[in-house]
Order: sequence, then structure tokens, then C-alpha cells
Amino acid sequence: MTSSTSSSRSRNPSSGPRSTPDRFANSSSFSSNSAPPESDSRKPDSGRNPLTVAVRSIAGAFISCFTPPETAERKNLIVSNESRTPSVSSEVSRTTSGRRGSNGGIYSNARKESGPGNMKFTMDEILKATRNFSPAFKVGQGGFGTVYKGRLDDGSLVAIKRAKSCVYDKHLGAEFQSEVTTLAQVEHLNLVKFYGYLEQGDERILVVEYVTNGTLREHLDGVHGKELDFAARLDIAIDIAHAITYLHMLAADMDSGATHVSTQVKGTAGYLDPEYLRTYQLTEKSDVYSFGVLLVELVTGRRPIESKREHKERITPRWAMKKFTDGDAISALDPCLEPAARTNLALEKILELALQCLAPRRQSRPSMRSCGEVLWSIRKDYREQSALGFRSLSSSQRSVSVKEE
Ligand SMILES: Nc1ncnc2c1ncn2[C@@H]1O[C@H](COP(=O)(O)OP(=O)(O)OP(=O)(O)O)[C@@H](O)[C@H]1O
Repeated sequence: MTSSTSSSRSRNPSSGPRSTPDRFANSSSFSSNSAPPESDSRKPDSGRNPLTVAVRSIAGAFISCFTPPETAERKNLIVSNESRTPSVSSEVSRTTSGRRGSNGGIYSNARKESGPGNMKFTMDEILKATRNFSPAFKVGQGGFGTVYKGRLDDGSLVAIKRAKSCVYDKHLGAEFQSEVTTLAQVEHLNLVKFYGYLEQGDERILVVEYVTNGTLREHLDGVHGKELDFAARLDIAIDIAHAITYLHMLAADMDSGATHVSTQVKGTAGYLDPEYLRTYQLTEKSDVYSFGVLLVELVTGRRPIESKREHKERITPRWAMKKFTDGDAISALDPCLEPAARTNLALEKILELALQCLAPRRQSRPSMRSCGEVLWSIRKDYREQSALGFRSLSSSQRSVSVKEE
């Protein structure tokens, strides 16, 4: 989504929403076991901007760095090397209050005790972990800057994100610290763990958990083997909705009620709330918009912007919404997915939700919590229908109306 510290792993510049809380997302792991967000009357969807500059910077990562959900499908996707990343150890996270480092052990790193917002790295440590920012350790380049893979002294594998000098407005000196303070408080199974930071001279560096499973885009493209099945995509959507809901609640707690104006676009094309262009403000509802784009991406398998396609298909959300409103949702379904009555039903409901998320006016968009609840209900129906044994349709029936068997 829109921010400056993204930890996304997308290798495609057009992938990975960038508006508010996706930046540190890992999406998934607990998906199939996750409960719908609990209602919280303390934090109504007020429509105010709960995202401080700092929190806004969290945004943007949820799409890219993710661990596929716990489904049969996942077993084929997951990296079996247990020593690689804590993000694949969902069971560990679920069953222990302690966290595990990339080396598989509970953190022995003294930084854990150093407390949120106080996890400072020295330049020596960063240089050692990245072999002096060796190009061989570079894993990506994003709006925030350059991302390196590194290993800390305790063996933890981390992503070291070195900000471009233009990312932090010199006039907003507190922006980085504010961001760090927020990141240090984020603890969610679907969000990459924040290890610490370095602020020295012009250098601004963030150290976060390294995600080895690849990006959502890669999994949608089948780069790691079989494409994600529909159930897995639904799980991912729910996990992301939960993660953003969590971030919105966090942000609401921290929000001072100030108005947050950003004139520096930090998002990724295709995901950015169009209202931002009018107001220069990012709100929770900007994330909802980006989430709508993500929903479309998940079910169509297409990138938000498909510049090589014919004109009317280039902006994927617009194309998919047209299909949906024309009553032809099924033709927007990712051709990799097997059409089935239950899938088509869920597809329609997901696109309906996406339509609401993509509403041009912010006030018409649902809250993230509500998105999670709707998706939860869609998944419940989908599973029930799967259990009832709805049979698949052949691809040739894709364009005809679906009748339940
Ligand atoms: N935590 C991580 N673990 C592994 N690889 C990562 C991680 N974070 C980022 N990367 C890699 O670095 C690339 C750039 O990430 P980064 O988050 O800076 O850019 P982005 O996802 O394009 O977002 P933005 O442009 O908004 O900053 C990603 O595409 C990914 O390949």
C-alpha cells in the first residue's frame, strides 16, 4: 500500500498494494484456523484517519511477503527447510508465547529484551550482516529503497531495508522514529516481525524478518509450482483482512486525532486509493480500497495493471468489476482455477465485496473488520458446499451459466 518501509517481496514493480498496512504482512499461516475478527465496540469505523505517519508506513507489505495458508495446497508450496524462516512456523507461533528466530530457536538475541522502539542496530552489525551491502545479498528494490538479505549473529535471517535518501522528508524528522515505534509494537502472526533499525546520519535502515516463501504474486503465477487453489486464496484474503484490521486497531489506539497529509506518494501503482489524489490523505479506507484491488487480483490471477492487454482490460479492477456488474463474473475467474458451482458462488460474493471496497468515495467502503467478516462467511459457505460435494464444471462450461448439480 502506500508507505515507505515496505517489506514486500514482490519482484514485479506493479505488484503489492501500497496504501497503509500491508507493509509488514506475511499473510496467512493461521488462516484456516483463524477466527473472524471479534467485534470491538471501542473502535468503531469512524472514518477518521487513524493512521499516523508512522503507521501509514506499515502499509504496503501484506501482499508480497507471505506464507501460504495451511491447506493441502500449502504443503506443496512451503519451504521445507525449517531453519529458514519463522514465518513458516505457524504452529510455533500459535502454541508458544515466545517467538522463534530464523535459526529455529527461541530468540536468544538480547534485543528481544531491549523493548519496542529500542532495538538499535549499529552500522557494523548491518555491514556484517550484508557483507558491506554486497550486491550478492541484494534481494529487491522497492519504493522504500534497497532490500538485502542478511544473517544476524544469532543466526536469524533478516531483510535489511535501506531507505533511499528521499524516502524520509527531512522536514519531518520524527517520521522515521515514529514509524519505528509503531513497527516495534506490531505483533501479529500474519505480519513480518520487526527486529530493529538504524538511524545514523542520512542512513535509515529497517531490519525485519526475512520471508523465504516467495511473494503472493509468485504463487499466483505458479512460480513455485502449482498455482494457489481457490480455498487457499480465500484463506489468504481472510488472513490479510485480519492483519489489516489489527493494524487499524493499533493505529486507532495511537492516533492523536491529527490530520495526516502526505504529499509524497509512496504506494504502488494500481493499488492506490484514487481519493488520495484528491485529498492527499491516506486513511483506513485507503487500505480498504487497496484490499479491494487485492481481492480482484486473488480471484482473477491478474496484476492490478496489465499493460500488455487490450485497452479495456488493462486496469484489472475496472475490467473485473465490469464483468461482475454485467453478470459475467465467471469469465473474470483466473483460468488456472477450476470452475465449480461453489467457486462461482464465492467468486460472485468476493467480487461484490471488492466492488464495495473499490467505491470511489471513501465513506461508501466497508471497514476492514467488516471485510474480514464477509470473507469469513463466504469461506464458511464455500467449505460447506465443498463438503456437500459440489462437482466441478469443465472449462468449456466456463462461459455458460452455472447450475448446481
Ligand atoms: N521481509 C522480506 N523478506 C524477503 N524479501 C523481502 C522482504 N521485504 C522485501 N523483500 C524483497 O525486496 C523487494 C522490495 O521490497 P520493498 O518492500 O522495499 O518494496 P515493494 O514491495 O515494492 O514496496 P514499496 O515500493 O512500496 O516500498 C520485494 O519485492 C522483495 O523481493
